Parts: sequence; structure tokens; C-alpha cells
Amino acid sequence: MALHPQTEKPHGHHRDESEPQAEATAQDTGRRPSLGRVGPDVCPIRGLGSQAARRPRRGVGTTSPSRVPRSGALMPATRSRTRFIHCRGQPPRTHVSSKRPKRSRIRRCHTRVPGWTHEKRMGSSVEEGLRPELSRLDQDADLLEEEEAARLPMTSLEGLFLEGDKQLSPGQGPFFYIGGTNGASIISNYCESKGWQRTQDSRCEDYKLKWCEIKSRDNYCSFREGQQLLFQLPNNKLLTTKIGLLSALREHARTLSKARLLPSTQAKVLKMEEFFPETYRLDIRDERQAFFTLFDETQIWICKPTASNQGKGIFLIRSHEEVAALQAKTQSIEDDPIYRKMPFRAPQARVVQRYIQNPLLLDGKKFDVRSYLLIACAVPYMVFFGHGYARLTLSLYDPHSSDLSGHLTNQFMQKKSPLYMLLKESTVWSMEHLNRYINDKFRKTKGLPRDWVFTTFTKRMQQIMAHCFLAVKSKLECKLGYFDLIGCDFLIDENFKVWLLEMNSNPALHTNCEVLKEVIPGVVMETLDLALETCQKSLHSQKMLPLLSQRRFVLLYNGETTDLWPRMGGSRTLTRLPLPPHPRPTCEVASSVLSSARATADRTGARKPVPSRDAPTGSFRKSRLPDSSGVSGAESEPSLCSGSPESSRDTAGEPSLGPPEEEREEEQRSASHRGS
Ligand SMILES: Nc1ncnc2c1ncn2[C@@H]1O[C@H](COP(=O)(O)OP(=O)(O)OP(=O)(O)O)[C@@H](O)[C@H]1O
Ligand SMILES: [Mg+2]
Ligand SMILES: [Mg+2]
Repeated sequence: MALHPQTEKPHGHHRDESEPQAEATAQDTGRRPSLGRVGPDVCPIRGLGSQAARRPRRGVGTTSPSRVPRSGALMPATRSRTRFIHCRGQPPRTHVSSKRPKRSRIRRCHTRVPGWTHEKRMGSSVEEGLRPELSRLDQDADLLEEEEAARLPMTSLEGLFLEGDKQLSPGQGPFFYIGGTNGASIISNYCESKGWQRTQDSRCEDYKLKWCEIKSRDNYCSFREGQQLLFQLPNNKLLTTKIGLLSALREHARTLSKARLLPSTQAKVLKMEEFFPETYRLDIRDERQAFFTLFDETQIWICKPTASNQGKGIFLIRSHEEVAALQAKTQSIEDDPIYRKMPFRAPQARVVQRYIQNPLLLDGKKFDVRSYLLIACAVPYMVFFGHGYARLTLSLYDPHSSDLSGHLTNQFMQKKSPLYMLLKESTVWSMEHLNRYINDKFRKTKGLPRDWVFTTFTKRMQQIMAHCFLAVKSKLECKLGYFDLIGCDFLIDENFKVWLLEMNSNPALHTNCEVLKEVIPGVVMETLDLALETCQKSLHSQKMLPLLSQRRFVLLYNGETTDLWPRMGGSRTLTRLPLPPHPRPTCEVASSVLSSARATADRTGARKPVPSRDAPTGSFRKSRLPDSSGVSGAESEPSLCSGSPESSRDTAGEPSLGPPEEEREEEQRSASHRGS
């Protein structure tokens, strides 16, 4: 059995063809400020920048060439069309800080994006059935929210971020850069609706927002903390490669098992084996040996490359012959003198994972669910859950079939079928559709609570995501302005057990099906809104809650109330307005959460139908309030209880979860479109 050598090539083959050079050239520009340095006083990134400029600074700074407003290559800006601005070419100049920009006007308004903020909330039709006390609470919360908003010194997102933007001459920015095509038109429309201008110059350092499919080291080196927004955390591979996630979960399990020995930490926590299928690394000799030994032909295993996506390089293992072939192949790679000398040339490391043979089927078809983990802010952490959609195969599920398209539910696999164009709408279901189907087909026979999808299942996904986030929380590289949207794939088996299959960086944001057209723009725009709002609030030391731009994402983790921040390992250069001496107690946050029901409290089911007796709304409300670990609606992790050894280690910033050398290479080689 071959190991699909065609899928094992060094990567780049995943890159989006329209932009590869843009990213590549970004590597070799030689005019970047030193790592982590906040630039001098001119802040051409208005809004963010002017606030940054207000912070105390010393002496004379040199503006990088790209930061000087460009007179050349300017185009008249309108909001209707994308403008491509080239930011290069001006000589550097020395600049002495003198003038403090004016304070921004206080103005209250929600960020308005045409076709988004006014659109019907998904699941809103069922909101009519909300219990009276809930509606009352909502009304009260609305009033409180108004008052709360009026009290905030600066609550207008427009005012916060676009301070002065509207008065800018065409061509002077603020600029945004998009690397690749994934979600590009949605991101572009969003930014243009704010009056920002698109640049095609990947080396432009003068941007307000940069959203690239492929991470480049230079983007992180030249990043200006507190002045810019940059998509993707630099080391998100800790979650988004198969080996990264596996290693993180294992390490977290070890930490938790130690913590469980402490009498004060008996809280219920998830066990990895309860939600993550048994997995072995093939790049570690002992592990693969363990797998080869335990394998028997009653089982099916799935073999996946660590950093590929779209089902590339995946195959099933069912027989001893296939195991023997795998064994021989892995051994030959390890023994190959070329790969020994140049390990980065070797095929990607792989994992084998126990195949869930009894998936829940929808009209006989296998499916998985794509949900989102949003790290809107990294300093402090503001982490959210978002619903996505269900992805079905075109063909009926047959565990014995050798046709992978019935086993791999991702869209990329389905697109290979000649029937796809005809039947594509049937391959993507909304969560409402899934909920209705499960209510109709399984509620009685399986004794499920009503709206299982929006109650039990949603809560379980949130628990799992929170668990995974906590596993890497202290190891992610964080700066104010980094944000990330991670696609999480869940499989439900016929016993309604929920399995996390993987997490994906740069999740697919295509809108080639009707359901995707409904879901994806909202996800992207709320991601950007929340990233902007949380970044701005962090910069101004404002309290995070209520979040004006929160609509369907649900707060999972609020680092504002838990973490010591700015944390070690990031944000050292960022000066903020003084923080209050103590973090606000949880209950205060809780009351502010409750006082703004729209903003925070009822969003497990932003797309949730009528709360059922089986899973009362109250439990959702409660579950979303940050507990002492900052995790809402999830587990309480003993390791995060204040005072525990793990807690102090956590906040102090542990050394990176050092993935093996070969894994570092995987990152550079890995796919652009993750999670098709
Ligand atoms: N352990 C498993 N048991 C059953 N099915 C699985 C398992 N792992 C993966 N699959 C199926 O294979 C598909 C692809 O797997 P996975 O998502 O891990 O790979 P990928 O190449 O990263 O895909 P993508 O990023 O496009 O979702 C899944 O969508 C799911 O349908
Ligand atoms: Mg997947
Ligand atoms: Mg994937």
C-alpha cells in the first residue's frame, strides 16, 4: 500500500495561487523595525494610532518609510470599490514627537455593516417563544445596556477606530492588506465600509488590518502592537496541526492529573479520551510501535498528515497488510539518508487516529460540524465560540466502502464528485436544519432533550473548545492586535457522543452554497468587529463588557477578569493607561453580563431556539458567566484555580510547548485553506 506520495510533497501546493509571491516577498524586505518595538510618534493608523501616540514616549524616533503618508500612487477613495494602494517608495525621515492629538469625540453607535447588523439573527424566529421573564430580562438589560453605554467614556466603535479617518484625503489610508482569496471579498467589504483602503503591497507596514492566509515571520516582526490588527496567532499550530493539538491535549491532561491530586481541585474536568479519538504519532518510534502492536482487523484507523487539510493525504487502515505497508514506509523515510540530512524535505509527519465507525447519519449520510473558536483579543484573552454549519457527504455511508468520499465529509472531498454542482446545497446544512432534523428523527427514539443541537451539543462543543484553549493558553504568542479564527470540526456518533476531530487555522470562508452565504459573512464580520472592539478597549484599559459588537459569538473565556496581563512573553512594549489595582471581581462582571443580555447573556443560542424545559435557559445564562478560571459555560479547570501551582505557572508564561524540530517545518509547508 502506497502512502500517497503525491500528497506528500513539500507544500506550497496548498497556497492560494493568486498571492504566493506577495507572501514570499514579504520575507526579504530589510526595513523593518526591531521586534516588538512600538513605532515613534506619528501614527498614521488613525484611531488606534492616535491613541498609541498619546502614550508617553521618549526622544526621537525614525519613521519607517512605509509609515509616511504617501503622495504617490494615490487613488480617490470611494466606498464602493476596492482601491489598490502601493505603500512603498518614500524615503525615511526623522521625526520628533510634539503634538498630542485631540481626544476622540464620544459617540454611541454600534458598528454598522450593511446587510449584517440589521439582519435577522439566525434562529430568531424561535425567539418569539421566549419565556416572559426572559423577555423582561432582555428589556431590563436593554435599558441597563443603554445606561452602561452612556457611562462608558468611549463606546462608539466608529469613534474609537476611525478617529479622524473620515477626514483623510484619498490614498492616505488607513490601509488594509489581504493575503490570499479566502474570505477576501467579505473582509474587503467590511474594511471599505469603514473607509479603509486596500493595499496590494504585502510589505506595507502602514496597515491597520492584515489578514493573510499564510503566516509570514516578517508580518510578526514588523507588527506594531496596539496600532494594528493581524490575523492569526504566530504559533496557532499548537492547536491547528494534528500533532500540535494532540501534544497540547496530552500535556494538559498530565497537568490536570497532577492538579487533581490536590484536594482543592476536585472539579469536573474533561478527559481527553472522552472527546478526542485515540491517536498515535507515527513520527515517534515507540508510539508507532505501540500502534502497530495494538492494531487488529476489527478496527478501522484513519491516517492523516499533521498539517494538511482538505482531506489531502488521508487514508483508512483496516488490514494487517495496510499496517505492514505503513510500517515499511515510515521506516524507509526514517532510514533515508537524504531525509536524515534534510529532515525538512521529508514527508509530513503523520498521526493515526481511531476511526469513528458509527457516525450519526443524516438520511444515511455521514456529516461533521464546523464551529469556530475566535480569539478576538490576545491581551487580555477574549475567546469566543461561534456556530458554523454541518457538512455532509454526497453518498450514503458504508463503513466497508473504499471510496473515501463517503468517509471524509469535508467540502473539498465532496467537490471532487461530478454530482457536486448538482447537489451541493444538500452538502451543507445550517445548524437550524440540523436541529430540526435531530428533533424530528431522534428526539423521541433516543430520548434527547428538545433542541439537542442548541443545548447539549452546543454546550459540549464549548466545553471542548475551552478545554483545548486552556491547554495552550499559556503557550500562545500574544500581542495586543493579534486575533485568530479557528475552525473546529466535530463528529457526532450514533450514541450522540461528540468527538473533536481537529482544529484548523485559516478556516474556509467560501460562500459557494446558500447556507454558507448565510453563515460565513456574519462570522467574518463579527470576528472583525470583536477584534476591533476588544483591541481598542484593551488599549484604553476599558472594561471589555458589554461588547457592543457581540452578536452570535458566545464568550468562552474572559482573560480580563482572570489573567495577569499584560502577560509575560508579550506586550512588554505596550504602555497602557493605568489599570485598576485589582481585577474586577467575577460577580461584577457577571452583573454586567446580565445587565446586557443582548451583548452577552443569551448567545449560546444567538441561534438557539426556544429554551426547553430539558435544558433551561438559566443554565445557559449561568454557564456563560466567567467562572474563576475565566471560562464561561465550560468546565472549571483545577489547574487554573488561583493559588494552585499550575495557576501561577500558567500566568507567568511557561516555555513554549516545544514541538519537535520537524514540526516547525510543517508550519511553513502547511496549507493555506484549512478545513475545507
Ligand atoms: N477519527 C475519525 N473518525 C471518523 N471520521 C473521521 C475521523 N477523522 C477524520 N474523519 C473524517 O475525515 C474528514 C477529514 O479529516 P480531517 O478534518 O481531520 O482532515 P483535514 O484534511 O484536516 O480536513 P479539513 O481541514 O478539510 O476539514 C473529516 O471531516 C471527517 O469526515
Ligand atoms: Mg476537518
Ligand atoms: Mg483540517
